[in-house]
Amino acid sequence: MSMMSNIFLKPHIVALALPSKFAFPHTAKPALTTFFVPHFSTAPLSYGPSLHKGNPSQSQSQSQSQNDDVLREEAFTRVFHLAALRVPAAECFALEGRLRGHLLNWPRVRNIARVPGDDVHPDLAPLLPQPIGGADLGEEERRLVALQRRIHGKADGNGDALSPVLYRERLARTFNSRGFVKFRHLAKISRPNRNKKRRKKEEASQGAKRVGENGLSVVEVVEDEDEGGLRNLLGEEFARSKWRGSTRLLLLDERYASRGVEEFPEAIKAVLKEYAENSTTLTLELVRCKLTLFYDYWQMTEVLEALLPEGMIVPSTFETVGHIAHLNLRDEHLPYKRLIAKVVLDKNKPRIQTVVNKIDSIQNEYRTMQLEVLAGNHSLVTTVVENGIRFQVDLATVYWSSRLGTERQRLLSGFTRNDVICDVFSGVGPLAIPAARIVKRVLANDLNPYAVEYLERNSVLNKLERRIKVFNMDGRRFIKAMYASDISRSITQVVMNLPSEAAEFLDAFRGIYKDRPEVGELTFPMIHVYGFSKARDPEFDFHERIRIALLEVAVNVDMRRVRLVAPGKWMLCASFILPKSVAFANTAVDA
Ligand SMILES: C[S@@+](CC[C@H](N)C(=O)[O-])C[C@H]1O[C@@H](n2cnc3c(N)ncnc32)[C@H](O)[C@@H]1O
Repeated sequence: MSMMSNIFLKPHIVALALPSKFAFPHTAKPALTTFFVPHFSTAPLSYGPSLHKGNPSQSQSQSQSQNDDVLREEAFTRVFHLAALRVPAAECFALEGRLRGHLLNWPRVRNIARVPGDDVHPDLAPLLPQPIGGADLGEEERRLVALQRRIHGKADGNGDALSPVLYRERLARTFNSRGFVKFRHLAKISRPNRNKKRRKKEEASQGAKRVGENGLSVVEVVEDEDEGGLRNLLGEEFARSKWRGSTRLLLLDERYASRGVEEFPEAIKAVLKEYAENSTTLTLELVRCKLTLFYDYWQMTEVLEALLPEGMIVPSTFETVGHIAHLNLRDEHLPYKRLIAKVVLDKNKPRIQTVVNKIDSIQNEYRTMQLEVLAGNHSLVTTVVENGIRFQVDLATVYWSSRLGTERQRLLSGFTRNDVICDVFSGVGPLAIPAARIVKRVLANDLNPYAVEYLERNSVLNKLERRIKVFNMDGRRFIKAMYASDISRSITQVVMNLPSEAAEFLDAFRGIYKDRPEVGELTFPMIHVYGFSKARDPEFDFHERIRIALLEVAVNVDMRRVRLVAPGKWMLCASFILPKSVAFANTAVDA
């Protein structure tokens, strides 16, 4: 926004008394009101479409009230006045190629524009009066206008389309009374055209989609230029040889919006001249037109920039969990939270169906988030696909973070077919379930009964339930229970992903083998424990916590930084083989 603001229309926060014409976009509370005051700068316009350029639409200037919770989409309509060349449909692509550098070239707007009535059925073309040298051009023009109206099914006065029946009747009456076209073509005009579908498909594949059909933009012809300029350029012959068939508009670069043909760059003139020389039908017209860009046209950040007060950071990223967009709004955004959410929803549909904001930092035992639904449907049950595995999660009751996907992948890549994995804080199974595809067996545990329910459901969903044994107990008790049974012999890796406190659970490994003979088939698993650190030396800090929990003087640890979760706060993963001295220690801590 600030980039644009000093160029043309400058956003300011001003009093409500401003002329309504310039208000933008919502006005319920003065404190929330952002206005764009036209600032007629002499500085050159920035290139390309912008919400700070163009004019608001008529309807926008008339309806001013906008509730803070309701986004007024009309406020984002912008009208741009442009010049265009009307050219024969058959030649528009060739001309587009040759004039490309001088065409509009705006994102998501086709240089070749369609307007209603620009197509003439090929069977009707011969009916149109052909230009003859010396003909009464005025009369010919009148006949052409009348005929065009009828061909395109338009009523005379207001230009509304007639129903097919009325159209046919009207056509029959008019043609009979005037008698200048043969009636035998009438049936063809009114009968549904068998080739219509095919033609539509062809048109779409050629990229000549009718402007306005996509809901992003629409082009209308405002006025046909008097052809003086073109006649000077292309010669007298041009004036007598007006176009008589299907046409398209080539939208010219915005710099040429109010220029006449004489002021066009030589490069354009040369192309037009050459075209006129080689063409059997001299068929160019310069027209003034109106390009309207609607709310749907603008990208999410463009709308948010325009919506929020100047200088406010625009929330441009969000985490996605299935169909849910998860915002992390700052306090300054909160007065605009519903407007922001609506824009996020609109601009990311259909992928996103629900927009939520985190109300509080994760503090509860089950690590679930306090979420407020701001837009879309209110279901927080969604399906996430990660590494080809489907997970059902209910964000209201279980923990999920897609941000740990890469870290999970790293751990998984270290697992082999001979492994037995013990996932102490498994959640709904984002590690346990893909691990089950690789390893011999997974023992997965979580304290949250909802997480365990989804873990079981996800195991079945991915047909891996036979390889996963699910437990619902406290992590320390789980470790002890596993190592009290024979299954302990097979456990090769232990994963402890509860970064806020997992290190403090390591004491559960003390003395797990104290009652077993030191010689024999005991397995000392590789433990992967996660933790946070805000210390200046996070590795040292986390290592210390591990050492203290294990009551060991030295532990050989492989330490990695996983990601920065907040400024100055690292998430780390420490991997180490359970020391024998810990497993056989006599000072076990009782749960
Ligand atoms: C940070 S989440 C990680 C879940 C999962 N590993 C993942 O990556 O999505 C931590 C999980 O530990 C569970 N949890 C919290 N305290 C626990 C405890 N004392 N014993 C067992 N699980 C616990 C929570 O319910 C939560 O599902």
